[in-house]
Amino acid sequence: MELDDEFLLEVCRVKLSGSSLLTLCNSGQFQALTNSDSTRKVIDIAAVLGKSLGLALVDCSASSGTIGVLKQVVDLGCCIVLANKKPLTSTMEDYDKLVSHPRRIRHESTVGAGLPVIVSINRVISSGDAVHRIVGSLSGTLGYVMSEVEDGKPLSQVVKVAKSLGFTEPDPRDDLSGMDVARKALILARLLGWRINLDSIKIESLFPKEMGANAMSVEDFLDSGLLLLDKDIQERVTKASLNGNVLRYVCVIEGSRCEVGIQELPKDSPLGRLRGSDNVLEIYSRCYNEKPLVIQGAGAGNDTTAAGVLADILDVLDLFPE
Ligand SMILES: NC(=O)C1=CN([C@@H]2O[C@H](COP(=O)(O)OP(=O)(O)OC[C@H]3O[C@@H](n4cnc5c(N)ncnc54)[C@H](OP(=O)(O)O)[C@@H]3O)[C@@H](O)[C@H]2O)C=CC1
Ligand SMILES: N[C@@H](CC=O)C(=O)O
Repeated sequence: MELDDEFLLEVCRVKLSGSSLLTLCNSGQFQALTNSDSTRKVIDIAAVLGKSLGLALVDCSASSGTIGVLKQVVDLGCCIVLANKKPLTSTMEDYDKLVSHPRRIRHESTVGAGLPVIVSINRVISSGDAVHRIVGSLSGTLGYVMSEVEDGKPLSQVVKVAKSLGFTEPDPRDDLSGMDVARKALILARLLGWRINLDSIKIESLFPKEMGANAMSVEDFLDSGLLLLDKDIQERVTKASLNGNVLRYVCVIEGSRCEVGIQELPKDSPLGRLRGSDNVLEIYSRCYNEKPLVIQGAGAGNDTTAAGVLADILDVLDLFPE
């Protein structure tokens, strides 16, 4: 099917209403394929057009279920563009396969949404300048949540707003558990050549296991679970503020240390000054030592993420003759 303006507007309308894209099938114009049918069709098309036309498979889901098809199309010579972090944070074996043709994969939106994080680190590394430390605030959701809670708003309220603004993962617990930031940390660490998995990362969660996905639905978590967290986080914010500090959810990659969690930081530090869904990333290398390379800006949201994905698609198109 051709992605004409009318179809794209319909997609936007469905997404804005918060409905599933599957509702497009109700009109009879569109068809939902089962996983195995859609995989077969994608593979068939990739086998015919992959190498010759520069087919790019774009994964904007939040699913691990796409890893198999992504690996197969890579073998068929296709390009892949990912906003989805899960394929790159699976096993080392999956990762090695997906990045086996570095010029044919782009995943700028997996870290910092539309910010030029991956491309900048790749440029530094490919010039022979080894990166030895990365520190940053890499979650639009947690950045927004921390600065709103600092302003006195309850966590239970601001998480819902973050979801409505398109900052959170489909299940906001992926953000609040620190898992989404850990995935970004893993993507960056692997980019630096670290051969580690998610379980090597120290992760601080903002909620207990009893509120996890196995224990309650997203709706119950948003409606009742979150209310139980309001007091604790407000107390931590107040305690930090008495020391002239603020709380930020920070990612540190350095030496053999890769960890993500809440830190109490001076209000006027680069991370302390962050507001809303902005991300900031400090990259330290031989050339950027005393003064790190700093990347800062909107780190979540539909527009900036979509812009990052579009720029990636246009970038891989350059590999193929017009
Ligand atoms: N939002 C943001 O700011 C950012 C998001 N990302 C990443 O982008 C991805 C999407 O996030 P976001 O757009 O916010 O989430 P959404 O839930 O809004 O979108 C995900 C879409 O993927 C569809 N989908 C899920 N599984 C499949 C599948 N197997 N085949 C086809 N479609 C599928 C869903 O369909 P349905 O409508 O039926 O549920 C849904 O429309 C995530 O991986 C996220 O981490 C990255 C950077 C920033
Ligand atoms: N849920 C993520 C979206 C981008 O990856 C975030 O809040 O940063």
